[in-house]
Amino acid sequence: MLLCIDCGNTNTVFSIWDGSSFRATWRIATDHRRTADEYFVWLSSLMMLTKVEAQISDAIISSTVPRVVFNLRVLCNRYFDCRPLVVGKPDCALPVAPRVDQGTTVGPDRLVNTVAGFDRHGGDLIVVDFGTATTFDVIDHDGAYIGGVIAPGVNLSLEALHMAAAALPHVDITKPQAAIGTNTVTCIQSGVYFGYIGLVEGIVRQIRIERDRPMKVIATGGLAALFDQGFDLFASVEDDLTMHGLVLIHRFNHKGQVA
Ligand SMILES: Nc1ncnc2c1ncn2[C@@H]1O[C@H](COP(=O)(O)OP(=O)(O)OP(=O)(O)O)[C@@H](O)[C@H]1O
Ligand SMILES: CC(C)(CO)[C@@H](O)C(=O)NCCC(=O)O
Ligand SMILES: [K+]
Repeated sequence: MLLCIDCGNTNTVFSIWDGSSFRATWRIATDHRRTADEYFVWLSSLMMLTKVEAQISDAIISSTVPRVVFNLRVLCNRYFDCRPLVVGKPDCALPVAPRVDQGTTVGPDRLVNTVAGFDRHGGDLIVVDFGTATTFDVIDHDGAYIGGVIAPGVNLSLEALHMAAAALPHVDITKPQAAIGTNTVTCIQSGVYFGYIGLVEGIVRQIRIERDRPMKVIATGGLAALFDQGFDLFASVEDDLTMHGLVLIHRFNHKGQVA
């Protein structure tokens, strides 16, 4: 079975792919100090608790935090006796090379979303990912990542208001009843929620102007569904997009094809 690890700046998600479906998915806060032994104690106790029988034979890692990769590699080597593929490293092939400025590195999560989005929807696609940052990945007709947008994430925006303004509390995101907030909390929620709707609509409109063909828009990440409610921003919302991409990239490196 394949262990897929998606390490973001806030959370790291582990999923086990048995060849036809995901057996289990577990989430832990990203912390570069976590050792391979700590990961394993946590993983193995979850496997026992949820009664998941998994013989891990392969692993693939996407990490937006470079320094956690070392300990994740040690985890795979020491406890699962396998050498993980690491997206973005030279020995991890991608079906289509990104077309970006010379010398720039594309976030591995964006490369993975590109592969997954293209597999499910074909090209001329925009993938919006609501993570620590909100990213827009623009995918050309042939499946190449050709650039996109990085905007501050929803929780980061809320946190920034709280940190910078003495009288503003920490607030969780929710869809407000109205744009006109009648207390501090609903005012902040309105600012971030409707601000975000405008951000997504505005960026998608601008990208479409810059492209000479129709572009489909899909979304992933924990908060995607919340922003899709009532606004019809996305053709679909796919929570498993990144994990699906990891499975495809692993298959591509072992069999030379994604399908
Ligand atoms: N309805 C909701 N209200 C508030 N928070 C939510 C809601 N649904 C999901 N979340 C939060 O969204 C986050 C899941 O998003 P996701 O895993 O895509 O990104 P992340 O882990 O925050 O960022 P990264 O991948 O960059 O580490 C979780 O932190 C979860 O608590
Ligand atoms: C933008 C984030 C933080 C989103 O997770 C990640 O993809 C990243 O660190 N990217 C590197 C820069 C880039 O993608 O252009
Ligand atoms: K993510």
